[in-house]
Amino acid sequence: MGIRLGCIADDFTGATDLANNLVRAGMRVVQLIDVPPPGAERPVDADAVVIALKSRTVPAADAVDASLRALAWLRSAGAEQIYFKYCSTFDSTPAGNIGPVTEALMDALGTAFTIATPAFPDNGRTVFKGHLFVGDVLLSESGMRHHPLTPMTDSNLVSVLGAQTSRAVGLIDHTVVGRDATAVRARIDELREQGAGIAIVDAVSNDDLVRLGAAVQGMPLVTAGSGLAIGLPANWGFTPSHVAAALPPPGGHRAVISGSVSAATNQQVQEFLRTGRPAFSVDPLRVAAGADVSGEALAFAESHLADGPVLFYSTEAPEAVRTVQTRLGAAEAGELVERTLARVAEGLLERGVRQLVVAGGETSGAVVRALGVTGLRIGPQIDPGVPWCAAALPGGDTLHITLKSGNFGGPAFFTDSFALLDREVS
Ligand SMILES: Nc1ncnc2c1ncn2[C@@H]1O[C@H](COP(=O)(O)OP(=O)(O)OP(=O)(O)O)[C@@H](O)[C@H]1O
Ligand SMILES: O=C(O)[C@@H](O)C(=O)CO
Repeated sequence: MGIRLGCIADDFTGATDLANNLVRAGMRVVQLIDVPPPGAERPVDADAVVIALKSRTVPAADAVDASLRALAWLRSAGAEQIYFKYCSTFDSTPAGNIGPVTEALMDALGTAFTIATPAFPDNGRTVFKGHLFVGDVLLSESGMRHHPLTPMTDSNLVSVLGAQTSRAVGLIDHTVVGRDATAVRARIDELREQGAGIAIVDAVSNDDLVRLGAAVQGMPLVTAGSGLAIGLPANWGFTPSHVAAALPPPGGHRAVISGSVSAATNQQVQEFLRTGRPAFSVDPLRVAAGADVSGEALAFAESHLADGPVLFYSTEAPEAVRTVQTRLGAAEAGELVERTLARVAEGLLERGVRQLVVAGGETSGAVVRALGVTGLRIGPQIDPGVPWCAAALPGGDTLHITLKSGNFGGPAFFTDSFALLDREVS
């Protein structure tokens, strides 16, 4: 039998976030890193597949191209419904990529209507009257207004998405979603008659998402953050079960690699350092000056892995990051740090690490690609949006890995994650 749900995620940590919510609602999920090359073996033993792309901030034409290739793969694997996953803060520019990718998927699927909602109440993202809130503030008043690549200065998602697409964008508001699936379907019919092609949907609670999930049963394409995933598996009769999150038992040494510079990750690094555990700071300026920082990090690993987890981090407060970016250029600094951390990850694997926490979306992308990981089986949740995963390594061993979005996870994430693995998977 083919897969039920085929998902296209616009970044790597976002993909595991989505997969996590599907697993918690009872689906067995495999996440693929990039679109498999032609002829690659298809996963047969999963209810949903999430293809993780890095398409959030690339030029719109490239994002469309990658998403269409992912769609073709998922359809050939039997997917009955397609889910385009973007960020719960709707990260995009006026040129895209959420609008252009949505339109291209609609055209390819021959469908005239879809919905859009980044709501993820468990992580404080709610949509009310079409406006996105991050915690207690509007998106435009949150830290996202300063994002270097996708500054979000308008909280009205009807106008944000309207600027990215030629299709008319309507709204299904909370008075409708708060009722039942029948009311949502009636509103969809009304919007279609009025000529809308996409509807932003309000959701302020998980109950709203469950009702919305039921209403979009059979819709060829849905677009959302990860929140909608809690309401979809029931459409195929799946119910929450520990079996869906089962992973093989972990082994080997433990390490954390953090290249995220978000506020939440800074707090997690500080908390780890406070416990006095072994930690190695990766200084981009020393790397740029030619020092063998990855070699030093691996020497440090050799003397401390037995007392792990060991942390390797470039995470710094915003002022320190700005200083580095001014000296090296933001993109150059990012690439240099990602290359260094990816090399450290490779060396850690050679030295027996088999349980790895990675913090930061870009950092996660660099690390999983360097390790040759092509697929992840999704396991139990550590914190909302972040599950443990298992990857088959090229040599045949299993690596337990978690990819943490910068903004996710509690302060003690870097130690709590291993405690959870001991408790729930061993
Ligand atoms: N000390 C540093 N100075 C300059 N750049 C850094 C430093 N540390 C990390 N970086 C770069 O900053 C970027 C951080 O992006 P990444 O996506 O990994 O984390 P994030 O933006 O905090 O998290 P997310 O995208 O999941 O929200 C990476 O390109 C990383 O290499
Ligand atoms: O939706 C979110 O907030 C995350 O899954 C994500 O995409 C962060 O990059």
